[in-house]
Amino acid sequence: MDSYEKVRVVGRGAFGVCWLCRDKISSAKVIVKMINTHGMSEKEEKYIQSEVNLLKKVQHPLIIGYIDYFTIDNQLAIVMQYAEGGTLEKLINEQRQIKENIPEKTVLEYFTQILIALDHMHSKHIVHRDLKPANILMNRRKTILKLSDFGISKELGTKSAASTVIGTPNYLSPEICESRPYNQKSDMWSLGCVLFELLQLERAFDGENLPAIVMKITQGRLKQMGEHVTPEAKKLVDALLKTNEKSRPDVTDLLVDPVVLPYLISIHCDLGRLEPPTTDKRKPSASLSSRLRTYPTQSTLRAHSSSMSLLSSQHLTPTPSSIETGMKPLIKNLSQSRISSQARYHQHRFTE
Ligand SMILES: Nc1ncnc2c1ncn2[C@@H]1O[C@H](COP(=O)(O)OP(=O)(O)OP(=O)(O)O)[C@@H](O)[C@H]1O
Repeated sequence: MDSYEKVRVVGRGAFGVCWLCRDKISSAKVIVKMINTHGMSEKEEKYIQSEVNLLKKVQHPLIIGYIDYFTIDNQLAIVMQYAEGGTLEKLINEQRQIKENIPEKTVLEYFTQILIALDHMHSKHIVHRDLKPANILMNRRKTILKLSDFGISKELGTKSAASTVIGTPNYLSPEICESRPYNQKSDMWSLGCVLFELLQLERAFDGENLPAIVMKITQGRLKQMGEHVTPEAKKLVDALLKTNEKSRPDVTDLLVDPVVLPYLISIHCDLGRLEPPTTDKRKPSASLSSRLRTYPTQSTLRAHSSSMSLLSSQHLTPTPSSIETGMKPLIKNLSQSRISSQARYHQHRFTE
């Protein structure tokens, strides 16, 4: 803890206290999540270890970055990126209080960012399992989301399906409620609940007590959505909240959905508008290829995204058949190849 100066407590979870701290050397603000390991059972310790290991593996611009971890006085300290904008749960509560819906464009932009982050996790066979507005953090300007809290995420083997029941009840999928094996499709259900809540400012499945909530979930008894929600957005919610997980779309299906695609393109194209950070101290003699690897510029991005820009500039609406034949692999490649440049870009913008 010598390297960090405590500023204030920002929140408390089931396992620990989150401190806003300042790195004594860089002065950067970070979150240090302190978890008391004293008296912890072996199971609980393993749980924490898995959280730390997952955080180490997941490096993505739309996922809270893991920085460091250490133990001190029977406490495990996990150092992570600070999200100044708070949680999506807080935003939803604030909007509910002022009785003002979040514009659908903003909701779909957020939704697409979550999809991109989930795509990264699912491609690594990692299921979040606790996706909810409280675990989605934001930058100060509330333009960039970051998924957080991998405390109960579980890395899945390519073939096995785990079946432990953990999670906040309102966002649990029917298969988890019924103690059936879960997989990536369970996250898609939770994502449907998050989308519903962003559009409607109330939970998709709510009730007086746990059995009442579980009953609604397993029966798929979804609340009616308001007139302000477009049929396209309602269709997305309905697709995600299919009680039969086999009928739910997966992330790659949604990334090429005609409703999502324009947002995906805009997020990727946005990278090209970034000026290289002025704080860069590298010598100008650095090779062009190494510079291109580091900074997204108009020209580097144009090479990657010519097909996407074309689609965008001509205002073409992709048809389901064009999507099936060509767009899926293209978008998959685009998502994967942009990770490093996105990371730099979002790291830069995340503090805005
Ligand atoms: N990286 C972060 N940046 C800013 N605030 C954070 C960050 N991580 C956590 N917080 C704040 O601290 C609170 C507690 O977070 P924490 O992850 O400990 O618990 P939780 O997600 O509420 O529950 P759980 O115990 O199930 O993990 C969050 O609700 C959030 O307000």
